[in-house]
Amino acid sequence: MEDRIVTAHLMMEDQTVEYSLRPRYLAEYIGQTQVKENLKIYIEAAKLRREPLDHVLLYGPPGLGKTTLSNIIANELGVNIRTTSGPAIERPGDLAAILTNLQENDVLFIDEIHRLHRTVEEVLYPAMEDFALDFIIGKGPSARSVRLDLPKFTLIGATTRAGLLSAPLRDRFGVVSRLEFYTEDELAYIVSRNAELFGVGVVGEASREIARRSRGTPRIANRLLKRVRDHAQVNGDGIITDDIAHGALERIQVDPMGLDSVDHKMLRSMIQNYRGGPVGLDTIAASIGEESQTIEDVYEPYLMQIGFLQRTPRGRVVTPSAYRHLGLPVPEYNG
Ligand SMILES: Nc1ncnc2c1ncn2[C@@H]1O[C@H](COP(=O)(O)OP(=O)(O)OP(=O)(O)O)[C@@H](O)[C@H]1O
Repeated sequence: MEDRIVTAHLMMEDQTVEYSLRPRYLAEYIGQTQVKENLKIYIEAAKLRREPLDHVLLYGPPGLGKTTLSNIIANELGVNIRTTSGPAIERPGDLAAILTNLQENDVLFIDEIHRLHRTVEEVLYPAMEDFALDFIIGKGPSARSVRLDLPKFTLIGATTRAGLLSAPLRDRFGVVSRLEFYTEDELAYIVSRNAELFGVGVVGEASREIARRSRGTPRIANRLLKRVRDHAQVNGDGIITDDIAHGALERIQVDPMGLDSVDHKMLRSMIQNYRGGPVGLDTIAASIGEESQTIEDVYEPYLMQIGFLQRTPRGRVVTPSAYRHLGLPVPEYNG
């Protein structure tokens, strides 16, 4: 795979930096103010009552810090966190094994919870609602249902799109929070803090320049910071100056709005082949050789956030600002 900065997936290098960079307390977690304020109250209340926190669903595009926040929640509650993901739990028995091994009030974090198998999901319903597992013993007329009590726990589910969850599952979460893209100020702060943790100096406007090109996403900000740091060490004296940052970011081919080659290909293909839309998601995906889901989860949310793309009932439409950004004349019919 080509060296991509914008991707939905955690890459090896993300994992090696993760532990040192991950904030551990709510107070260190930048932005997402509303979500944080609410969680702070719910966490305190749960601790006062010595009960598990209500089940929490976190949703939003990849890399916005859902996993990070889940670890913080467990840490603030003073309990263990057990981490898994929807596709990793293959059979109901796998989930039962995880649930029976939890300790009272622990957090179970399920990433990509929308990808749980149906049969596994059904085990979760009584587990979330009554802290119990139901299973059937025997067959035919002698079959009977047996209930096994579980330790009380908090489920934290993370998903890129809450709409992909089945209604019965979604309804069982007491707290549903949407994570938003970060502002440039917030990302600049995260970049400065992480540069400090990396032991690399950032001067002038360099952290802001990195922030601006990080498409509202801390994970991307960290990736860019690492690439720029390499340039600073090889081409400079290890300090990230405005010039070093600018030069490095140009070479990485992330434009000043944070768009990469896939964003460009997608917008240009829509303009050249479909007169800027409306055009359906699958058609766009096929024309640029990407998966529809990657476009929907990773590329489209940011393009919509910055007003370059609109979703209409008839399909996606490129906006005049996107034409201007690409240096193309805005067609009259596009408004
Ligand atoms: N709100 C935040 N404040 C400070 N740093 C953050 C914040 N969110 C993320 N980070 C930083 O960004 C890094 C990358 O985030 P990471 O890739 O771990 O996101 P994530 O939690 O896996 O995202 P998601 O689960 O939403 O895909 C973290 O290790 C941390 O350094």
